[in-house]
Amino acid sequence: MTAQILSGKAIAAEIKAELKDRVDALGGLGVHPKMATLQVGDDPASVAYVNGKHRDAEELGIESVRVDLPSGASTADVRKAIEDFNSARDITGFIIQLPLPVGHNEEAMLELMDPGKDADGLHPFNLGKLVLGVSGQLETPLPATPHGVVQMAQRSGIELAGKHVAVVGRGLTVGRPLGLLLTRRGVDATVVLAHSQTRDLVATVREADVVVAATGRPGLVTADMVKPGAAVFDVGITRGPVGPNGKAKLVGDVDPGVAEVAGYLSPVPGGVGLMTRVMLLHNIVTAAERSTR
Ligand SMILES: Nc1nc(=O)c2c([nH]1)NC[C@@H]1CN(c3ccc(C(=O)N[C@@H](CCC(=O)O)C(=O)O)cc3)C=[N+]21
Repeated sequence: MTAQILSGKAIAAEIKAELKDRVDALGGLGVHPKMATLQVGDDPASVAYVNGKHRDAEELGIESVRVDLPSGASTADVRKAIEDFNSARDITGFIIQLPLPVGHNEEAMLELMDPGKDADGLHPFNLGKLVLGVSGQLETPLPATPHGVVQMAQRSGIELAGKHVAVVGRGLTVGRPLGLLLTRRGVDATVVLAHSQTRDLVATVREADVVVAATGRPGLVTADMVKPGAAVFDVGITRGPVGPNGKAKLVGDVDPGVAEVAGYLSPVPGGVGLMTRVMLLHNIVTAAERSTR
């Protein structure tokens, strides 16, 4: 058996088309959503992702601005940039690209954001709403990567309700919020949130109908850990050494051998990363729509 490869590109394109219609409708009301990004330092991976976010925004006719601070920027500089975004009337939503260089308190910086402009869904208020919101429509932005994984599954016809999902990784941006999202009413998955201290990771993951790997450890999930036919979402993205073409190879958390066992597999690149970007734009468009009500 060889896994069906899930195309992040195709699914993101489908969502972009829907968002484009919503942006056009907003334009008819004289509302023009605008995205902003804050990046501190010049980590090449961050530069590549932030560039991608601006390209996507442009494609949808969403204006965007970027503030890039040098790696030596002080906490006061970062705070000032966030406060400027908060008070700018024309900015609908923004992201603080993570990780911030060492020395900055990420949690404190995320907390400075206006939660209504949080395009990543990572402000403690919005995470709190996710904890509280077991059912019904959430009026707050969802964390972009977890939302992207759920959309990718749903739009690929991968059933989640009643299924056993193993989320490997307990990080703030993916694992922890994904566990909450997957167990909401309407999604209805049963979740095991595994991590580096999980005793028998092989047996734990092998029970799962759906596996989400979000550890940043290349090749951590191997074929022997995957139940035949399971759907495997690879959220890991690690840059390998720069190759002869001058580009770094991107590697996921999932070993290529998994393709021989899994029923579905999201690739790296071309998988969840593209979903993250589009769900961030979803949060911006939704915030702009909210401002019209
Ligand atoms: N505040 C914040 N929000 C984030 O959403 C956030 C973050 N910080 N820090 C880092 C991670 C990582 N992340 C990715 C986004 C796009 C791709 C992506 O577009 N990947 C392409 C390839 C891009 C490339 O070539 O580098 C793909 O997988 O096909 C990957 C990873 C967002 N993150």
